[in-house]
Amino acid sequence: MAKKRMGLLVMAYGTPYKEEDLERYYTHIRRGRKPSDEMLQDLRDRYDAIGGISPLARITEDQGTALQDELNNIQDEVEFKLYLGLKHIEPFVEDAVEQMAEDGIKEAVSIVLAPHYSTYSVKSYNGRAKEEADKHGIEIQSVESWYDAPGFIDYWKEKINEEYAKMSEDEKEKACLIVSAHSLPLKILQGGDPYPDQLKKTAELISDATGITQYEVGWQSEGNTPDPWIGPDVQDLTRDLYHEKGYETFVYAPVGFVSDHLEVLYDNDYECKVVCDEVGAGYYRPEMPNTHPKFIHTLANVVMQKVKE
Ligand SMILES: CC1=C(CCC(=O)O)c2cc3nc(cc4[nH]c(cc5[nH]c(cc1n2)c(C)c5CCC(=O)O)c(CCC(=O)O)c4C)C(CCC(=O)O)=C3C
Ligand SMILES: [Fe+2]
Repeated sequence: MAKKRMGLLVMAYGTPYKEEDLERYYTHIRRGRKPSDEMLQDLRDRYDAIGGISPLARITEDQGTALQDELNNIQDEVEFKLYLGLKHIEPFVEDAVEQMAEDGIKEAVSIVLAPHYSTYSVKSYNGRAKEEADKHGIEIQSVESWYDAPGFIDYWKEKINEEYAKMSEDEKEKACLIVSAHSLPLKILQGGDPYPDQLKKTAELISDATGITQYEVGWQSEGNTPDPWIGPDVQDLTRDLYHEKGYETFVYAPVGFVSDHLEVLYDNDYECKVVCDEVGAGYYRPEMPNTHPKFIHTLANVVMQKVKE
């Protein structure tokens, strides 16, 4: 029997490919408003601090390819073909869907490489995909979230345990696990956005799986805008926990992200580390999922569940 052909639309944030892309990328993030020279320089400095450009472009591609291959390995009814669609740089989500149409794809499944659903993030990726798919008569089923997928929790359990295994008993006793995601403007909460509850749930599941009871939920990487953002920010939280609860070791699990990129390599590994150094606390940060087989296998299961619905 011939296999059914399906498009696999993998969506992610996107990153500049080279330095010259920085301004148009930042302008796109700001919905068409050019950043000031000072804002642009500040962003350039952060990319420079992690080596010039982000490894994210390569990692996103590798994740997409690995997911396509895993999906084609674990079942033989459907032949999945990968289309990468990015939020803020080409190939944009719309480009990917248009390419599917050109290739004669009629049915597709989509997943965003971010675990938690928010009206500000996943909803906008899925909305853009659907709008373009409708123009071409493509039927698209979209995964909305996978923050509680057992394999995802198990991945973090394994990596967090690896960090705790490096500590002395004394260090472990005074350690706090900080589970975080990207902050969003506080106003999203007025519409009952599920994002904060989903992060809290991921943290609870990780706590249950690891048996780590000393943990806190935090928010990171808030944007450079005048609005208030969801808190507590991970840096402030670190200082408060050190002074008020006496923790002396911090383990950062940025579970709202899935790759080594600016938000982790700079906001955690540099900014949070600065605070830890300042107060004299230990800094640990488990490895990000990237293309870890357990992680890719989990995403494949999530996609298959959606296809079977
Ligand atoms: C929810 C969310 C995720 C997670 C979900 C998802 O993945 O979708 C995410 C991920 C990412 N965000 C990224 C990069 C940036 N995000 C920015 C700014 C912003 N992000 C926001 C939200 C999110 N962002 C928001 C509300 C703004 C403010 C916009 C404004 O100004 O109104 C800015 C501008 C400068 C600054 O504010 O720092 C940059 C450079 C990179 C790529 C890193 C790399 O290149 O390695 C990644 C994975
Ligand atoms: Fe962002």
